[in-house]
Amino acid sequence: MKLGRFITLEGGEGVGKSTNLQFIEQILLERQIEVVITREPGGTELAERIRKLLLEKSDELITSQAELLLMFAARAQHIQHVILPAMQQGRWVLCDRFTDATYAYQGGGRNMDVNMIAWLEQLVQGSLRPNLTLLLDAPVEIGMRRAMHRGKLDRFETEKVDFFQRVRQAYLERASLDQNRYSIIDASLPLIEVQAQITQAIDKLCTA
Ligand SMILES: Nc1ncnc2c1ncn2[C@@H]1O[C@H](COP(=O)(O)OP(=O)(O)O)[C@@H](O)[C@H]1O
Ligand SMILES: Cc1cn([C@H]2C[C@H](O)[C@@H](COP(=O)(O)OP(=O)(O)O)O2)c(=O)[nH]c1=O
Repeated sequence: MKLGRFITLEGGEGVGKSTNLQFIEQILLERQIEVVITREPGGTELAERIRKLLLEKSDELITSQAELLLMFAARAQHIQHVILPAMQQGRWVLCDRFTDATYAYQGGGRNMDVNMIAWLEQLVQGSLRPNLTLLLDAPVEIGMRRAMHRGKLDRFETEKVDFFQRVRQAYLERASLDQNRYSIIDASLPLIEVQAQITQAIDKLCTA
């Protein structure tokens, strides 16, 4: 059985990840590709419980180290119980955020040591890396304005603009290192144009 492919969707707050998830599913289905849609942090029962711990606001300050380890704890469950089994059955996996978010939020946003993240990545993922990462990129102000309409803010969404500027920079730096894996999508454009760019990137992967 041919191994399924692994696509991740990344970007800051409000850039349109949720909006485009169903669209990508549709494109893949039209090309007769079976796809499993999932997200991080989350994707299994335990990982979703960890997600709740990470996103809810609490009186006890969550240290950056605890945050980083919880992200990878959830990821370990997700990879073993959802991502790898699906790929081994030949299905494609489309994941709303993955380890690039750790490099961007914990590495860029929280200024954590990138070597430490790389070490945990190796421990938890071995050689597993996405085949394609769609990075939806837009100026922070645009994303925040769009996200504001969603109502109650989670623990990350209450961070200051500086934090999100660092997140954006870290994403862009990573994407510039590997133009084969990353496709940077200009998410400030109207949805129809964003989706045309996404379709092009998916088609390239389908024919690769
Ligand atoms: N290209 C776009 N142009 C204008 N509005 C958009 C665009 N993409 C998404 N939106 C809107 O922005 C808001 C946030 O999008 P969402 O998909 O929830 O972002 P994310 O999941 O990345 O946080 C939603 O109201 C959505 O309809
Ligand atoms: C996967 C991952 C997410 N996160 C953060 C980014 C988001 O703020 C949050 C998950 O929320 P999510 O609902 O995916 O994001 P959005 O609000 O853009 O729809 O977790 C990290 O800090 N590190 C990670 O490794």
